[in-house]
Amino acid sequence: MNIAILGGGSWGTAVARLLHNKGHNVKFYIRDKNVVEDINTRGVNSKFLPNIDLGNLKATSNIHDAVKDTETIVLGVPTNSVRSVLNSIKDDIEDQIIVNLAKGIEVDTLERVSQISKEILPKNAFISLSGPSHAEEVGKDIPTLVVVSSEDIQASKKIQHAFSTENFRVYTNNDLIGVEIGGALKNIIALAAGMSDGLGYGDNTKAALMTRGIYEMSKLGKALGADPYTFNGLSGIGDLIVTCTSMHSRNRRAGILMGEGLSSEEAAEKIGQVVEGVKTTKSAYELSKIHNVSMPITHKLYDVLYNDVNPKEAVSSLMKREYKEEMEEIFLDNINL
Ligand SMILES: NC(=O)C1=CN([C@@H]2O[C@H](COP(=O)(O)OP(=O)(O)OC[C@H]3O[C@@H](n4cnc5c(N)ncnc54)[C@H](O)[C@@H]3O)[C@@H](O)[C@H]2O)C=CC1
Ligand SMILES: O=C(CO)COP(=O)(O)O
Repeated sequence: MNIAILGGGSWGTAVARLLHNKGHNVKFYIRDKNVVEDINTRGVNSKFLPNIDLGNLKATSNIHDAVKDTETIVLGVPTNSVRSVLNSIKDDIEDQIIVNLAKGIEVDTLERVSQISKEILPKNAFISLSGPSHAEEVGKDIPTLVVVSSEDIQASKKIQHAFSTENFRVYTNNDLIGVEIGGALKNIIALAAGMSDGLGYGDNTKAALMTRGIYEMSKLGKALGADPYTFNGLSGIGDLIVTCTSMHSRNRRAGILMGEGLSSEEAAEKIGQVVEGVKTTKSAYELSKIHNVSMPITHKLYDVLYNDVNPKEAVSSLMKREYKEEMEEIFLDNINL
């Protein structure tokens, strides 16, 4: 298959390597010319995915050349760059399948990436690829499971077959909203879990954040039209576990730095890569208000990120909330098990 990958950060690079090694004809667009040169002359992306041999994979800084004569276009840029990237290639597009790797909700519009794609490229099939998949491990061919989701089931199956390898197993799931929301919202909880680690709290606290976090994620997902059961899967609890516990996670690491006293700007600067949870916290906060969904962890994290509330105070005020039943009846009544 002729496949364009747009975006040469850690995840775009790991997926480009995977597809290239599988034998696809990969055209790899990277905006930063130094990264292009690094890959083309030294076979490595030292800035974003160091110590991973990329073999004879080649990159280009010309986005129009990259998308020409392809059947599939993979978006490897952050959520809030997807719109400008799609607009820049709109006139080059034919009937390619769009596969999105980004996990977030656009902060200015509160849209999922599938909605952005539908606005700009209404005729192209859109796939979301999500699940527990740190680039650093996929780059080493460590066994990994992900899920692809689309309104176009045939397109999902095509991508499942095209992307699967003996170490990268791809499932399909027809709940596009659930898969996108799971991938986006787990970054919020990972930031909070990292903050808890940075504050010196323990495993109990993190398990609590993860458990109450997946509940919050499922509730907003359901309000947006997702099947709550999707949050039990790879793009829900699976991705939440890996992101809250792994030192590969940019969101968790940023949270640790904030728990240790850095501002979100200082933490993001130190990470040097996109920390999607920062903007997605704002998006989810707004969506929860529109849909009247109680999301206490998200709201407290929003206060830490945008209202200068101290992380320790945020945890303390979560602990002092009014006493409650574990599950809201309205959620249990409608869950589709
Ligand atoms: N890193 C990982 O292990 C995984 C990341 N993701 C998701 O993939 C997306 C990308 O993440 P990373 O690769 O980690 O980010 P990154 O920060 O390593 O790389 C982002 C890349 O996009 C480029 N970029 C940004 N705006 C651009 C634009 N307008 N035009 C062209 N290039 C642009 C940057 O220059 C950079 O090369 C995020 O949404 C993340 O949540 C999903 C699964 C795993
Ligand atoms: O989504 C990811 C792993 O599945 C990557 O998470 P981070 O962006 O926090 O590194």
